[in-house]
Amino acid sequence: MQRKPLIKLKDFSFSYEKKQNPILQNLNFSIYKGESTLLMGGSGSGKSTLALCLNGLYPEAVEGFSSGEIYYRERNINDFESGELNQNIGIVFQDPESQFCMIRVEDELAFTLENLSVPPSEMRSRIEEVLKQVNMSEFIESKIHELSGGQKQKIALASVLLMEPELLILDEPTANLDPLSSLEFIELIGELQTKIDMSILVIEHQADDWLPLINRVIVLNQSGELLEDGSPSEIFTKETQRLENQGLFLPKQYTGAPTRKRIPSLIKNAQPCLDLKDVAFKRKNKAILNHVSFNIHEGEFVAIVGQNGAGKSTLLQLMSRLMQPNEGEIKLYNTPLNDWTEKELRHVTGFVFQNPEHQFITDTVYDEIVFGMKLNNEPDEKIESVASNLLRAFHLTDHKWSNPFTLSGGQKRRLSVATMLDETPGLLLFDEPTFGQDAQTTNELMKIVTELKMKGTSIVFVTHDMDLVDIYSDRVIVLNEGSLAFDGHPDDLWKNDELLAEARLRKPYRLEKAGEAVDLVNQP
Ligand SMILES: Nc1ncnc2c1ncn2[C@@H]1O[C@H](COP(=O)(O)OP(=O)(O)OP(=O)(O)O)[C@@H](O)[C@H]1O
Ligand SMILES: Nc1ncnc2c1ncn2[C@@H]1O[C@H](COP(=O)(O)OP(=O)(O)OP(=O)(O)O)[C@@H](O)[C@H]1O
Repeated sequence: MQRKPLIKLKDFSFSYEKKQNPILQNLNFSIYKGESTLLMGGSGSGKSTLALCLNGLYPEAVEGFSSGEIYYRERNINDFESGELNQNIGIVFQDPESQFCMIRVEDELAFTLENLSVPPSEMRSRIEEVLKQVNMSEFIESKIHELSGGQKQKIALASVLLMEPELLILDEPTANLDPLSSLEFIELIGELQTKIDMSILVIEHQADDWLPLINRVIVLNQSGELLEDGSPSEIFTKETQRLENQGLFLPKQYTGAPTRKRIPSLIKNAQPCLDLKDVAFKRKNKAILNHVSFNIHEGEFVAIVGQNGAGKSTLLQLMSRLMQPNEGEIKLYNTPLNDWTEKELRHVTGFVFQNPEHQFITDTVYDEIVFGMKLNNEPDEKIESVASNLLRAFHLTDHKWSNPFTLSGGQKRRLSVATMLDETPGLLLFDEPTFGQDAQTTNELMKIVTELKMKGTSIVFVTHDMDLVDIYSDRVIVLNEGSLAFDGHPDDLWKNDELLAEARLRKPYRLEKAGEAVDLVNQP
């Protein structure tokens, strides 16, 4: 007997504007019950757009244009009542903030249960159970906007888990999770699949941890066409060149660990650029940072790592003077941070926010990039040449006149980094700058960062990607529950199993898989 598909796409195309080339072109494929599909494609290839078309939110929500059909259980998705499809096809958006309707965690989850007609008497226990699953029990009363990035992502996941959908679409669901939470989440999805017979479609650039669950891989090319469709072993062994041409990450299981490119440190005789002494910060009487002290030298690349909610983003905001510590002092080039004029401070430092959207202030990509230069009355010629170089380097030239809010997740992230590089700053503070990037754009971004470091810029890099820490950082700082738990060379951190477990970190791939430390010679 022929299997009936859960989802079927027939000659499906989609564009955001009538005259535009389609973002998705002529897609024909089906998804069957029990399948766990990995959807891959370079940044901007249309993966998130496809996810939002599959659950019927698009084209209506963006007034886009589609042709061809999508069927859910042989019924055209246009024939579903609003909200009806959502209960069968759950989606966790790339940006969890766009998903919430309520202010408090409990109300948000109760809202989901209300839509599923769960009786009020059962709600509290269901909510407590799901929060336990995502390790967020203590935040049941919290306001969502007061959570850290990773904590928000866990609440978005909890909300969808409550729905127990037939197909769960996950758009880079672990991008903001700390390394152990990310693994635990994938395990949880695996358990849920056995329990409720749920199919999944995962969009993820770095797919290693998902491989045990995945039995099919679909790849889109840059024109939004279907490039590959097959089993992981077929796609990742036979089609590797085609994937690499699209700039994609191949799972490390197939390629081996990435090469270490640590650039020799230039910091031997350098000055401290930033100096933190006994910095403490509280919110509503809750200590978020406890007497943190360290310094950063000119030309040094320092990674800051730690579990969700450890205080990493808070620390960066204090370092960029977006917030003030309650105690302690921060000096930039030996001058207290508070003595710098706003103009000078923004001239010598750059800050890339965790959520790129919080950073955008103009209506076009171009204006966003030239904003700082115009403010500084730079000559037009310089503005034009710097802007066109940055647009090219960050693959945004085709989007020069796009509204920043309509970019793909990866494009938004690249724009937020590009806007900080119109000058060569003395200090760059990055909050997870590489999340959502494909292999090509990650490598290019890291090349730019490395070149800045070679020119003497100090780089502070908050990340959950232990391979990046291993490959690029001179030093790593571990924050654990607001305290500095480690400050030293990454190789010494990788030897400290106890601390890694306590701070919910993992070793880089080369050590996690090899099981033992290899002393690599630093490569120039
Ligand atoms: N506006 C706020 N009001 C109250 N508490 C907050 C606020 N913003 C953050 N917090 C709390 O401060 C703590 C540290 O948050 P922070 O965003 O610095 O963590 P993080 O280490 O960057 O986490 P992540 O890896 O999840 O991004 C968290 O427990 C968070 O809930
Ligand atoms: N609301 C919108 N209006 C106009 N264009 C859009 C809109 N949303 C996305 N786009 C464009 O559609 C293309 C595909 O975007 P999409 O977010 O689907 O890509 P993606 O493959 O998920 O990328 P990433 O890996 O960077 O998240 C991009 O070029 C993007 O600029």
